[in-house]
Amino acid sequence: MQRPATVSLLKNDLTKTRLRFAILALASLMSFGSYFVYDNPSALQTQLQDDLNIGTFEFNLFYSVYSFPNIILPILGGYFIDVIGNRIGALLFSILIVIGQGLFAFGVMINSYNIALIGRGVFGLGGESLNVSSNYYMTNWFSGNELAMAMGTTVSVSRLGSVLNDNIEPVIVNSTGSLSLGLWIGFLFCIFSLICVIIANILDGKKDKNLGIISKKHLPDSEKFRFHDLKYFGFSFWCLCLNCLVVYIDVSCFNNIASNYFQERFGYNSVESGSIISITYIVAAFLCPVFGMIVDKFGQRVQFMIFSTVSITLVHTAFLLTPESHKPIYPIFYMVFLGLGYSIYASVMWASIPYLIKPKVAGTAFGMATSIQNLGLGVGPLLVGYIQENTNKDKGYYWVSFFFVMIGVSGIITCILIYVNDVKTGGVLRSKNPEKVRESFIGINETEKTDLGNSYSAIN
Ligand SMILES: C[C@H](NC(=O)[C@@H](N)CCCCN)C(=O)O
Repeated sequence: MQRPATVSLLKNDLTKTRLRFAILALASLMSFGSYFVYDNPSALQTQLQDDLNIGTFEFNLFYSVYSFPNIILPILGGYFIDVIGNRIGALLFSILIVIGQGLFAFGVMINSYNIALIGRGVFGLGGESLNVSSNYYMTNWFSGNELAMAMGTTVSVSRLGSVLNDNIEPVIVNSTGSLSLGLWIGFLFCIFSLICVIIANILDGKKDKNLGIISKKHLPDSEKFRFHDLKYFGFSFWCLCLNCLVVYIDVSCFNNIASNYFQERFGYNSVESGSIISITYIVAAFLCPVFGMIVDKFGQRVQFMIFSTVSITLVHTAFLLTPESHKPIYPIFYMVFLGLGYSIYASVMWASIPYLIKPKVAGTAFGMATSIQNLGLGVGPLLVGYIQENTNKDKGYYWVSFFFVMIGVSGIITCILIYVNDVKTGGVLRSKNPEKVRESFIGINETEKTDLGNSYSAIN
């Protein structure tokens, strides 16, 4: 009966036009600023410790104050997005990022560690939730055989922010002698990203208007977020979150300490170390969309994840077994392989989430995964710092590498568990057509599909 209305709505569906690529560009750039400034401390570790007169523990707190609130916040952010809408959420999160980086730069400028730390905390209030929002845009505008490519592209463009940071921050600070100048440049990138959010919101609002989608608060109860929908988060979803926790410890926590690692173990200076650690994300910038496209076409998501966790674990094993020497070449190859493993993982893992849950709880699901990831990113640096400070072999880095290898092994085990469960439950993650398999797997009914316009669009 509703068919004619549905057909006419679909005709005006902007997600089926090229405009979705503009949204893809904007969603990627809206995270660029926050990725640039997130890694400011690791690129400038030595200078920050000298200028602010702080030790390694205080330095690590720049990451912990960012991550600890994010064990809770992205769930609330996801809930907030499900109830209020993605557009308001994205705007709010971006404003918090701008304020946070402004405070961080100001704190460093006046040599106040406490203000700088508060700035990192405020940045954290928006930093991760904005990622949830950006993923949300992708699931609203892309589905089926383009979703992994779209998500891979957002990670890749955002990670160019990390690459730029690793390469230009040590150079700016070394050549001008001003630590805060580098941080204020990060502030400008955050403002640029805020402008991208505003433009994306205008286009997204137009899309909803064309589809006749009304504000979430006017929708019937059946379409609002409800806690009891959490029951749809099954074994594979929770296992994927655990897997995300451990794999990101192996990639991000290693990246946090990598500049010092290369200086201490291999004798590189801070600028050279910055360039070497950026290799991981340079590789990712090229390969994430490529692997996204491959997975969209061939499926086999879990096998790709197994391959990536094995690569990452092998890289840490290689670091563990490599003796100290002066400016050796081979760690550069290890970083290329780390980039390969990370690219596959980042483009496959996040894009797998929508296939394990009901569309209407997508915001909550991405929030949950981000929270669990941040549990690892908060605790990981503290464990790494503790191990390094309390062991001696290879300046404490031998057991740090051993820790990363063990974490990698747990990543491989969780991937295998996901694979086994996927086989038992219809193979949604291995399928070339996951949306179809998902319909029978998690029981999405016809009403939900019709009301959603496309598979995700009514989440807003
Ligand atoms: C998608 C994933 N995101 C993260 O790891 C974030 N925790 C990074 C946050 C950076 C600043 N907002 C990734 O980049 O692989």
